[in-house]
Order: sequence, then structure tokens, then C-alpha cells
Amino acid sequence: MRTSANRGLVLASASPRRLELLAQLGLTPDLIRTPDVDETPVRGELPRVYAKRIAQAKALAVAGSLPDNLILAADTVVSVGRRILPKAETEEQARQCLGFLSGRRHRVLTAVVLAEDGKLREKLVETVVIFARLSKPDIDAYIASGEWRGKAGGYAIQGKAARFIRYIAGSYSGVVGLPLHETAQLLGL
Ligand SMILES: Cc1cn([C@H]2C[C@H](O)[C@@H](COP(=O)(O)OP(=O)(O)OP(=O)(O)O)O2)c(=O)[nH]c1=O
Repeated sequence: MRTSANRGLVLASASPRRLELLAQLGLTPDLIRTPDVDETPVRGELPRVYAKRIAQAKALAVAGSLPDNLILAADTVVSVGRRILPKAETEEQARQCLGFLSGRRHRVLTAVVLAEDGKLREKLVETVVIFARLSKPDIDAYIASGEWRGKAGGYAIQGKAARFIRYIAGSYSGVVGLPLHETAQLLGL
């Protein structure tokens, strides 16, 4: 994609979902870069503040070496109240997340950031999701699927976890990792 200033679009993300979602806008990035960012929340940090901070850090981490490009980055966080659930990397973390989300309402926040000429523009998109109550066999089967790995809150709505979703209000693409309506707005599409 080229803007009026003829800049290339760089996707600052290692997520294959974000690449696929961008394709739904008819866009293929000119470059893909993996942002190397410490995603540890600051003690007491609120979920919205955290999502924005990490998405900005991802954009800036890549913009440093590609100052003449348009850089797109995002961060997705699952939160319950003030609590930020981890991006599940172990079975134990995924089990804890699913046990916690079972029968509960939570929020999925995705911050999307566009960096151009050293300036950042951003949007924060919130989606409310309610999970059905999950039995132990439900959780065991989901853990065995492995789909939880690397996902915020230990689940992926676009896969087998879809059957756990009783209610959703907001942006489905935002939950998957890139809210397409807001991304299109940021890109001026
Ligand atoms: C809740 C939920 C999250 N996710 C994903 C979106 C994000 O890729 C991931 C949260 O981690 P992120 O840190 O937002 O993204 P990432 O590590 O996958 O990629 P990068 O930082 O390089 O851009 O969880 C789903 O795919 N489906 C879901 O239903």
C-alpha cells in the first residue's frame, strides 16, 4: 500500500492473524517486522493504559529503523475489571485464564497505532464478551487443542473457543487482534 506521500506500509507484528485481517481490508504490507518489546505490565497499570502503551512501544520499536514508512502496530489485552489476564504461554496459565473467564463477562481491548513522520495516531477498541460456564472436560479439551498458546486471555474466538462465547458486543476483528473499522479510519481508507 502506498499513501499519497508514497510511503510503504509496515506491519509491526509477528501475528499471522493481523496479516490476515489486514488482507480483509485489501492490504498487503510492504514489509513485516517483529517488534521486540517488553510486555510486562507496570504494577497497578490499568488495562486500557497498558494496551495503548504496548501498542505504541511496538510501533516505535519498528519506526526507529524505518522512519520514512507508515508503521502499523496493535496490542490485544483481555481484562476483567482492573485485572489484566496474561497472554497464555503455558498450559497452567491457559487453564487459570479459562477457569477465571468461565461464566463471566470480560473485556477485550485492542489498541491500534499508526506511526508516520514520528507522530503517533491511535484508537482503542473495546469489546465485551461473556463466556458460558465451562466444565472441566470443556477446559481439558480446549487445553489439548493448543489454540490458547500466545493468545491474550488464553483463548482464540476465531477457533474452537467460539462455542464458549455466549455474548459479544463490539468489534469481532478487534478481539482477533486488529479492529478493521478503526484501522481503515486510521489509514484513511
Ligand atoms: C482474545 C483473543 C486474542 N487473540 C490474539 C490476538 C493477538 O495476536 C494475541 C495477543 O497478543 P499481542 O501481544 O496483542 O500480539 P502478538 O504477540 O500475537 O503479536 P505482535 O505483538 O507481534 O503483534 O492474542 C486471538 O487471536 N483471538 C482471541 O480471541
